Amino acid sequence: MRIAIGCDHAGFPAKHTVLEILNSLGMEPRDCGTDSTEPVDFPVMTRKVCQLVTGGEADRALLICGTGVGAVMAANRIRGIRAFVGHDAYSAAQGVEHDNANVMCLGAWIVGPAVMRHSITAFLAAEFSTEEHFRRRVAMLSAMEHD
Ligand SMILES: O=C(CO)[C@H](O)[C@H](O)[C@H](O)COP(=O)(O)O
Repeated sequence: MRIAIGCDHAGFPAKHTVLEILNSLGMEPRDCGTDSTEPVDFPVMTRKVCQLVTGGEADRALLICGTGVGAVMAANRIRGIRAFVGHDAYSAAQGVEHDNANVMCLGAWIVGPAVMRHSITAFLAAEFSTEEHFRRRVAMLSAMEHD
């Protein structure tokens, strides 16, 4: 699986931890920055990372900001992105299984390395269900992008 990752300045302190988790899972993530605690605007990095997903260069992505909230708002404005805040492993798995989520957002101010590891492991292991009602609902989400 091809993973892209990005953070803003608030998420940067947690990025090294997330990269270590991904490496330990055998992933070679594409790191889109930022690379310091110098303030940056989260919509910029969100667009950069999500375009790798919508462009077919990454299968899934992880975004880290202060709370995960700014990143998830920005990501869900991009056509083809289904993003959620993944601060527990159950939601991280179900977000993919039921809702075909392709971007998980994390809040560096909110959760620590152990919770991040559980969530990331669950997110990456999950697959979208073949059940028709889940497929129908995700198709409805896609249709709403053209409202
Ligand atoms: O966490 C966030 C709120 O949803 C944002 O994405 C930013 O990380 C946060 O707002 C950064 O705040 P700062 O005052 O610029 O450090």
